[in-house]
Amino acid sequence: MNELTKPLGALGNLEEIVIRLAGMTGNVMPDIGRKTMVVFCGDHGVTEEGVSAYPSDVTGLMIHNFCKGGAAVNVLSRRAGADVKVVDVGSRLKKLPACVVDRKVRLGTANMAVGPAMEREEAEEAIAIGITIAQELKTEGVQLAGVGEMGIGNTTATSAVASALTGMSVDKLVGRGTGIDDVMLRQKVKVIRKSLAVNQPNKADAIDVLAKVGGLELAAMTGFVLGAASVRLPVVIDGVISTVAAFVAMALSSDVKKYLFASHLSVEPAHRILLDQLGLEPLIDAKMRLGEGSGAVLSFPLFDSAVAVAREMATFADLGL
Ligand SMILES: O=C(O)c1ccc[n+]([C@@H]2O[C@H](COP(=O)([O-])O)[C@@H](O)[C@H]2O)c1
Ligand SMILES: Cc1cc2nc[nH]c2cc1C
Repeated sequence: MNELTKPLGALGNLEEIVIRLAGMTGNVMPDIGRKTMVVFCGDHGVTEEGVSAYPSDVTGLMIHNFCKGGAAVNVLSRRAGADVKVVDVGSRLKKLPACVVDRKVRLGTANMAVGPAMEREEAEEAIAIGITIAQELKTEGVQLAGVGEMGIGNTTATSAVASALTGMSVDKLVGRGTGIDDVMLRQKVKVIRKSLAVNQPNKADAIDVLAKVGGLELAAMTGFVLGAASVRLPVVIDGVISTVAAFVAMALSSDVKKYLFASHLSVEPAHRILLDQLGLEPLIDAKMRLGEGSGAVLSFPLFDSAVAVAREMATFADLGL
């Protein structure tokens, strides 16, 4: 990067992308021609408490939409030249459309405001699924992966996990998710506090936190981040939900950080806090709060541009300097 015809460091984050990709892959001229966006799906029992602007059924409707190619993540992935892989680990859909990789652990979590969201074994199963999916992508020749999710109610679980692991108060972390009003926001804070009080997740045991106040797609994304690091596959995280999953993965094995890129900064307040604690800098701030991997895949063209710069720019030596 220092030999290219530009002032030292002048391409900023693009330079860091190339340098980090080279480190992750062991290839000084990284190749990211094959890109896949993985969308993990799950439902949340806590939606019974009235914490989302949309009903739980929207998770299943969006799964169908992903298969038809009509969701934002499909559109942006086509632009970016990336494949989309939809993995169901816990939606309430009983019959899945053909495009979905069926790895369902159970039909949605239980309501964490009255007891644990799931059993520890179920969280472990979802983590193992995520690990396997990442390792399979690597075997198939994928060179850059994005990780995103779909699950009505999952910003409630995300704030609960973030509060349990960071020790920060719920009102500093909680956001409006799909777009709730002030009355619902107060209810959401109450429900998260109640869930933490009822379940008493053990901060020192990240899997206990995931099982008690997390979600199936969160656990699968945690596994995905772990699995990707294990095979040196670079992973681009999306919004606040995939970021909390990466945070859990970091708690399990701090080495995963070396294989992570932050794509964008979500509007959700917990996102900035978690990214800062992870030491990751988002590339884009487009005031997005969609999820489903949309921000991650939006950043893919920046990765392509960064690699093209490294491959195609002239050096000072080329100019005879
Ligand atoms: O990515 C984000 O930061 C993000 C922020 C707010 C909402 N979402 C998406 O909206 C859903 C969760 O919102 P909610 O209000 O149902 O908890 C879930 O499907 C996420 O993909 C995603
Ligand atoms: C329509 C809709 C699409 C989504 N994509 C990710 N989360 C979502 C939530 C809703 C409500």
